[in-house]
Amino acid sequence: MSAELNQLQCEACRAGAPQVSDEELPELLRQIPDWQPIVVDGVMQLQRVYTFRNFKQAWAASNKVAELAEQEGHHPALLLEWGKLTITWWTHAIGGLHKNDFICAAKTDAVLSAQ
Ligand SMILES: C[C@H](O)[C@H](O)[C@H]1CNC2=NC(N)=NC(=O)C2=N1
Repeated sequence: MSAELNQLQCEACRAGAPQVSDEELPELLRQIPDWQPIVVDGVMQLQRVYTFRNFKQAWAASNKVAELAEQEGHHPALLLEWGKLTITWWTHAIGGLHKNDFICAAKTDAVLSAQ
């Protein structure tokens, strides 16, 4: 079996890097079952909504995800609201999903489930 996604490191992303193929997609999604594949303006993305008891907890979670993003050199969209953090991963450089997005989704779950 391949390594767990949250044990992998993101690769440097650049234009021309491979998008996740239709064949790879189901197995990768299986490993991050709480994330939804969505399509925005023709770009496939991974999204999860986390809920919290108040704004401050959602804010603290957004800071943890921001730290993760800086460690990995890969950055999500974060929508911070009262009691709610919406996290969306995709790879800007290729206008779609790279394996990095799945790695970061798995690492997001690891970081936020530890709180
Ligand atoms: C130079 C730098 O590594 C790139 O611009 C990175 C930064 N973070 C990134 N994050 C995401 N999500 N997609 C990218 O294409 C991307 N590119």
